[in-house]
Amino acid sequence: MAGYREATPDQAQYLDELVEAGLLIPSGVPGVYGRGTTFEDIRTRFDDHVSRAAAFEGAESLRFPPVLPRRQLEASGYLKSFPHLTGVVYAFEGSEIQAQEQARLACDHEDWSEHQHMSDLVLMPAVCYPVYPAIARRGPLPAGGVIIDPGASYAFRREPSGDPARLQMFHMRELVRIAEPDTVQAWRDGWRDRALELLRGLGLDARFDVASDPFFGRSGRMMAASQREQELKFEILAPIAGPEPTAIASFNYHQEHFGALHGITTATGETAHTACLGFGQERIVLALLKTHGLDPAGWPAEVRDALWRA
Ligand SMILES: Nc1ncnc2c1ncn2[C@@H]1O[C@H](COP(=O)(O)OP(=O)(O)OP(=O)(O)O)[C@@H](O)[C@H]1O
Ligand SMILES: [Zn+2]
Repeated sequence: MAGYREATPDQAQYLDELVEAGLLIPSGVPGVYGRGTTFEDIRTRFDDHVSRAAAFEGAESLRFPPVLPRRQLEASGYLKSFPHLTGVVYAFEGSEIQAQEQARLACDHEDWSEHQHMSDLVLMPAVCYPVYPAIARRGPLPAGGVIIDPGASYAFRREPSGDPARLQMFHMRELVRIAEPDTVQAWRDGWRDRALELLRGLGLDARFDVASDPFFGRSGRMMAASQREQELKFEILAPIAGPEPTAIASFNYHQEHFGALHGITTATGETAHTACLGFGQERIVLALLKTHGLDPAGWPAEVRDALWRA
């Protein structure tokens, strides 16, 4: 399979244990799993944890489906940076005879792609994307800008792997700040510290580091270097499986990229800056299970209290 990344032996073993315990349910496609009751309980409890913190700072809750208008992705430059991760929705547009031909080819597991046409939808690459046009539609921002809580939703990234922490479809829990540059940067730095505290409070051996996105190709390496140099992206890392700790949350400062793209202006008429943070929920659950054991009944009392308190 193109782009398939082999698991390390400990990642493969961890995946086996998770499946054996009913925490993950394999689909036959790497990076696509169902989740058992216990896994989902931990994930949603963690989500509540973040929702409480977001509500406390007055974030406005908005929700969007996990598909994006193709035109928005085209305009965003995503295909230049991440052509390898993009998932596009295709659909049948043809005659009855072509439908029969398509069905025959499909039944034989042969190539039926000639009958499929690109639709006006792509799969959601990151949960903050629909927030920017939604806020732009409202006109200039109120003084002080906005904090938006788009909740936890599915994101798709075409990166098949045998590592249970590298999924093709996973939940990203985002929060978005749109305002003047200073406000946005202070918010991102503040949340980086709060998130670290929150994750350490759950007993995770978490640390943060300057990071870069997995930009494609040679020009991508230059983009990644510049992103690091300007400290536009931070990640919180924690041990799951494999030789290195895994990124379980990210904090991105987009400067005026999304503000300029969608025409978002501040109360005083300048182009707004934006930042987002994204918790990788499945990775956080996997880190908790790895750290405290596969049965939450045996987890330390303070971790249970933090997650399962009313
Ligand atoms: N393939 C994957 N499988 C599981 N979790 C992932 C995967 N890719 C990313 N994540 C999780 O999602 C979090 C957010 O991802 P990322 O930083 O790429 O998105 P983002 O910064 O919100 O995107 P953008 O900058 O485009 O808004 C990561 O910290 C990680 O925990
Ligand atoms: Zn984002």
